[in-house]
Amino acid sequence: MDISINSLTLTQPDDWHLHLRDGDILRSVLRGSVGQFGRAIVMPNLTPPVVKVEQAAAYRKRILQALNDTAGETQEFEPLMTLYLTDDTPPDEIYKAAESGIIYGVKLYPAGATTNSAAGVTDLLGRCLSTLEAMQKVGMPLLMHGEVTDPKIDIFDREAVFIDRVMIPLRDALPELKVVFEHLTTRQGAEYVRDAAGPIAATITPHHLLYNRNALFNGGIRPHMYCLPVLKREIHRQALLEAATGGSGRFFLGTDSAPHLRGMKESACGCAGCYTAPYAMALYATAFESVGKLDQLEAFASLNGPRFYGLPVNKRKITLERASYTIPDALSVGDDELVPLAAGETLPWRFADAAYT
Ligand SMILES: NC(=O)N[C@@H](CC(=O)O)C(=O)O
Ligand SMILES: [Zn+2]
Ligand SMILES: [Zn+2]
Repeated sequence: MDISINSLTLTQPDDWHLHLRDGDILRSVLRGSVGQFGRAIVMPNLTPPVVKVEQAAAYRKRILQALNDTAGETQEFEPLMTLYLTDDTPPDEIYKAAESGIIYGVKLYPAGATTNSAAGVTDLLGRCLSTLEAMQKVGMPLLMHGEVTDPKIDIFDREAVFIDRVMIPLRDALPELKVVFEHLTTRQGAEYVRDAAGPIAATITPHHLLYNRNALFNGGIRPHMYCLPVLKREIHRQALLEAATGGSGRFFLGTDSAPHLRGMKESACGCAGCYTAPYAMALYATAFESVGKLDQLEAFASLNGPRFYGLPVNKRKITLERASYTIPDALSVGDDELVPLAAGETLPWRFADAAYT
């Protein structure tokens, strides 16, 4: 990594948690990731969800077609596909996934926990044990949306309670299963991942590094700051920053970029998800610099993820420039709009690349 006052050059990063969606919106949002990121773990929570290897293969083709149509051949980008775990995913689908060469993880959405999770899992060990055993056997990572869905549990406590109710029993039963605690948001989560035995890692989003829950109510209700797991108190943001910048190989970049059209966010019942991908590296650099840890950015963004997934590090480099840059108020998508995270805010860093506008 090469850090100077005016620029920052690092191994091209990967995004280990990305929602690309499908259809027209896929074409628009893909451009925000390509160039910046070499690869991305593509989330399977489409409607209908990607539950079978054939569906993942077809979705991958649509992504590659969109890439070809929009970015052209010059931009290389590899979508790493995932399957959506259900109560009825058979172990055979895991063996198929392992043989496919295109599936890199299986995603747990506790039923009802988040966007498009209705088909998710109702009882992980009760319903999925043989499938999880197959995953452990073939080394297929389980990517977990780590929140309980019990309505009696306060929404700000759902991640911490998930550790005791789901994560620990799961990992006691299957100690060799590779697990990614996705979009970590709490001090309890950071400490658990840091200290636990066995193969575990976590992704951290730019928004959970930069904002606490006050941002949701800053002068009025702010739907574009709403995602799940919801932003937490400042002590949790501090703990996440410490985890991301502290040199542990267990924490790596996952934007959880989750675009929803403006009208779906600015609504009486707005969707959860922050659109972060197009400005992700500038956002992460801003967060790392805020604690004087820019020198840790490359490990977090470009090295730790490939090591956990057993993949090579990217060969290309990217450069961020120190140039104050104001994130646009909105980005057009056909006749509609997406409002990016931090719209209207000025960042001290910019990733200037052809596919990035
Ligand atoms: N993070 C979110 O708030 N939303 C994601 C789903 C998810 O990652 O939980 C989405 O698909 O919109
Ligand atoms: Zn999630
Ligand atoms: Zn997500």
